[in-house]
Amino acid sequence: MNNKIISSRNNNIDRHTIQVKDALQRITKYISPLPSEEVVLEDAFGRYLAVTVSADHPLPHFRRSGMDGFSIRAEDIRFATLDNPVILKVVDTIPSGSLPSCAISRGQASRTMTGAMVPEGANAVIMLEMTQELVEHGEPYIRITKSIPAGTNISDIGSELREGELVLKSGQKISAGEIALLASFGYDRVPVYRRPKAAIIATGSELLEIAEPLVPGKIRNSNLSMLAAQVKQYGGEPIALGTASDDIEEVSKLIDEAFQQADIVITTGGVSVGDYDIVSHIFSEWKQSVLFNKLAMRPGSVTSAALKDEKLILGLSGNPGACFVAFELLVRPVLLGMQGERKLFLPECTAYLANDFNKVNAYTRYVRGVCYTEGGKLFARQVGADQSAVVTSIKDANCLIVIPPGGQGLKAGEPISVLLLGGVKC
Ligand SMILES: Nc1nc2c(c(=O)[nH]1)N[C@H]1C(S)=C(S)[C@@H](COP(=O)(O)OP(=O)(O)OC[C@H]3O[C@@H](n4cnc5c(N)ncnc54)[C@H](O)[C@@H]3O)O[C@H]1N2
Ligand code: MOO
Ligand SMILES: [Mg+2]
Repeated sequence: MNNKIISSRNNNIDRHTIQVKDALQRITKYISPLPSEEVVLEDAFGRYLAVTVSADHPLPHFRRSGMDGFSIRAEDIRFATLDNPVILKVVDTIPSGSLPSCAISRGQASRTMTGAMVPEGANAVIMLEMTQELVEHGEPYIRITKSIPAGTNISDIGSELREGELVLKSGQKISAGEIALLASFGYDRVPVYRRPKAAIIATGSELLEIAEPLVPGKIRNSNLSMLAAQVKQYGGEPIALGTASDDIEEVSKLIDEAFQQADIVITTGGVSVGDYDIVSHIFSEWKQSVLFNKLAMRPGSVTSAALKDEKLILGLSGNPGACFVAFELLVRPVLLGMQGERKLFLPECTAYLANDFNKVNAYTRYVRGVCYTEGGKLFARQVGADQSAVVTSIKDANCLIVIPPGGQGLKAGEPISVLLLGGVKC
């Protein structure tokens, strides 16, 4: 291993601090959806639709009964009461999936099952339970003692969607509801955006492989697997290129390999000012293509980004907390944008602080927190220790509490902005 001391060069690197929103603006300029591919409907779950779907037929496409009952003409039973029952002749039975064999006319009813086509002439379906069945001279009749308005229990043609109406927009994430619509409109195969391939490189001479026994001074590489999980969570395909020691040549070679295989490259570690923080050094060599190398945020202030061969590379901190947070804020939007998603940023809402924040910072803090409801209000409290190096609190966080810079700190009960993690919605 060749750990050259590069401190003088690293300390000389010109770092210009920018705000997170500016960093996002710089990054998002370079995000565009990847080409699409076709998958079978079952595999479309969690993917992003690559076409806009319009209704090529009305939904429903025939007048459907919403109940097991009798198709009738509402005007025939308009004056039906207990004292003045109306008798209708049953002229047909219509199971769902079958067609009515005749229209109905005045004084007639057709036995119609849920989902079956309502015959011509009928304008309402009265539930079985609201009728009494009779047989007179071998012929079936029903007795009705209550009126129902026209339209009752009938789903009209196009009542959900008219022909030509928008069903789903391109870029829509496909969940159960979208699957149901795609199936309804005959999509057994679905065009979806290709999953972004994200190469991940962990740097650090102190890193052990997960299966290796602990030795003094070394730690297991947890960021590589954590980042791979985050990539998967947002629809990407992780390519874990492994662990490199703090060696410029070794890491540069891995980065080149990463660009050949992936749509985006993520590194972790070595982006600060330390003697062996060689990723900062590698970024500094790229000069113009560097989008930023310092952010006004904690954790993750050292996060860097560059554009190489029209692909983005993000250099995340080695500290697990900082690495996790910077991914959620800066890498997640890239992965989503590459899949055609329009809402790139973490959903934001307002919650009441559940604990004081006395530690004021010059940078915006993104504190790992838990959002919960109590008495119909949304609260957010810090989870565990929030330092960049802390790994244990990541698993408990379902939000990032945004603490603005400066001021006198914040008191419990104050409204505060929170960014929701892991698909939490409010
Ligand atoms: N003099 C200064 N020192 C530091 C500054 C600073 O501004 N001036 N910034 C601090 C901040 S803030 C952060 S964050 C870290 C960033 O460090 P690096 O991105 O250079 O990361 P490393 O030095 O490689 O590692 C930091 C820390 O994280 C552990 N680590 C690294 N990789 C992994 C991994 N794959 N899995 C688990 N843990 C990992 C590593 O052992 C270190 O403990 O710099 C501060 N220093
Ligand atoms: O830059 Mo560090 O990530 O604030 O802790
Ligand atoms: Mg370092």
